[in-house]
Amino acid sequence: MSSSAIFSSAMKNPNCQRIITPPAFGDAFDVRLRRHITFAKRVDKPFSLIYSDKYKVPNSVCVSTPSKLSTYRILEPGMILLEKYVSIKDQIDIIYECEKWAKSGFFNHCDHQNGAKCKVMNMCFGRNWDPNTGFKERCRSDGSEPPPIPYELVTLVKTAVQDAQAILNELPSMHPDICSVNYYPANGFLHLHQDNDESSDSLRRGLPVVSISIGECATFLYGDTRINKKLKRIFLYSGDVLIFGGKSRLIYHRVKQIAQYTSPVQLVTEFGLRNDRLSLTFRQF
Ligand SMILES: O=C(O)CCC(=O)C(=O)O
Ligand SMILES: [Fe+2]
Repeated sequence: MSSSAIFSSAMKNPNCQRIITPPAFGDAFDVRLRRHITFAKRVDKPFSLIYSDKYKVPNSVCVSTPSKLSTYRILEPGMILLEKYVSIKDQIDIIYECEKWAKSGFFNHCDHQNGAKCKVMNMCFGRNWDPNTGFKERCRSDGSEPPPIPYELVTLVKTAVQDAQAILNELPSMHPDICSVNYYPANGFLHLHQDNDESSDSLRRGLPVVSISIGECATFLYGDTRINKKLKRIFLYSGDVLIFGGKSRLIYHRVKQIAQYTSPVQLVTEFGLRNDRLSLTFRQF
């Protein structure tokens, strides 16, 4: 099933709550302060992923044109890149979803994440992340819950894993219950780290990490070593889905840099996405 079909079918499903409405601005600001007081060093004002002069709400959020699984690259055992897997329409839906939370102040400036230095803004669906406790269902300081992962994104991720399993049969299935959204400015980066804050059971079973890239192209380095010059390099373009599980579940990886002016023209000129990058990383706790 293509990712586009997922959004279309989600629209037809009356039980599907695609749009999760962030609280009104005043409430969100309070919630944000309480929620993230132990999370980030700095708490920032609401911001926008989109140039406001170009921004317009899409007429129909859930409708998208069909796309097909075009090309893929097997990178390592259990690690695969599905190139341009997510259609432009679906990327716009995802930006639109994240934009609502950004505007409601749910993103935080981080300079440390998963034990790695970084220059990104971050928010989580499904579980909160705290540097002291890792992923928790509720915020340590006030017990508040993060927003749930939108239904269509869960479906998109599970379908991407199924498509990957048809190519890499050693890849386990997974049901995402964490989605970490990173917003990288033009000079953003994420230093070398492993994704190892999930449960020991999830790590032991090698349940895959799935990341969706949107916007500017990222230079992504990875390998089974911390030695920088031994790392391999790939470029993650808008719409690409990177999956690493099984034997590659604990690979070291980093986002070295963002290449400017590489976003699809439809996202920038028609939708007004800033010249920055968004990544959504899904895991099963
Ligand atoms: O932005 C990316 O592509 C990777 C993000 C990542 O590694 C993480 O959030 O742990
Ligand atoms: Fe990571």
